[in-house]
Amino acid sequence: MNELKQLQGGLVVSCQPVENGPMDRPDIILAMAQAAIAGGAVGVRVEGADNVAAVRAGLCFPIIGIVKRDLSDSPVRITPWVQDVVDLAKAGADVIAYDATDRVRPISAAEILGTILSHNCLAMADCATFADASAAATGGAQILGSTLSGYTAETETDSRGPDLKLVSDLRQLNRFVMAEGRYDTPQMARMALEAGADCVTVGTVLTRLEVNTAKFHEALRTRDDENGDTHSD
Ligand SMILES: CC(=O)N[C@H](C=O)[C@@H](O)[C@H](O)[C@H](O)COP(=O)(O)O
Repeated sequence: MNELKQLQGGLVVSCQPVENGPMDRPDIILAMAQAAIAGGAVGVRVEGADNVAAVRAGLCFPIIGIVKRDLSDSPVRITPWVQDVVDLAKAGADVIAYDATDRVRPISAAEILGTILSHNCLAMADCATFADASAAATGGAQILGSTLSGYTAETETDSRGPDLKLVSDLRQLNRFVMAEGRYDTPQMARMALEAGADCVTVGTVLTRLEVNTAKFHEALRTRDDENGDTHSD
């Protein structure tokens, strides 16, 4: 597929600002996506059909679309409904990513995957484990991502480091491998390619200003605490 060729060996920037924050607007997300491409990214990951439509209107690079929902009866957040797939396809996503974990969910992963493929989009399985990826590959997913490693009960971790082991394991499945999740430095992104990834997706460290600012703020504040400074004025 042409999009896979475009993504090969490159960087995807996940343009998901902090939800309901000041940057969570379609025009700003388009600007983020354009800035990412200007910096050398080969594609973007975008949440929400309206945001995908806004980015599609201004960008001719591959878009990986998702919808995130907080469901009351399932931990699955990424593209849980068939209608989400339909909306993302209509909005112009080239690739649709979905939660491919084996957890309680309203619609089976197989049905979501089948709907993506029937809309002529590429399917990206957001996986937590090798078993998730193996099932997705059997079902026809073209892209296997390590996205959810560290975010399920089975794989929960305190480490902020990425799961390079899963990336190298995914190679065995002979599909396009997307390293995603906690690639916070250029060196780590490079290590993902060396571990066998075809492409790397980076989000928070590039597009969540509040999260990164808070880290600087915290470092300065704790220094004040260590020195006993109060700054009360
Ligand atoms: C677990 C989950 O819901 N991940 C989401 C998937 O779309 C995003 O919140 C992440 O930002 C994205 O995967 C990129 O990862 P990082 O922000 O670590 O570079």
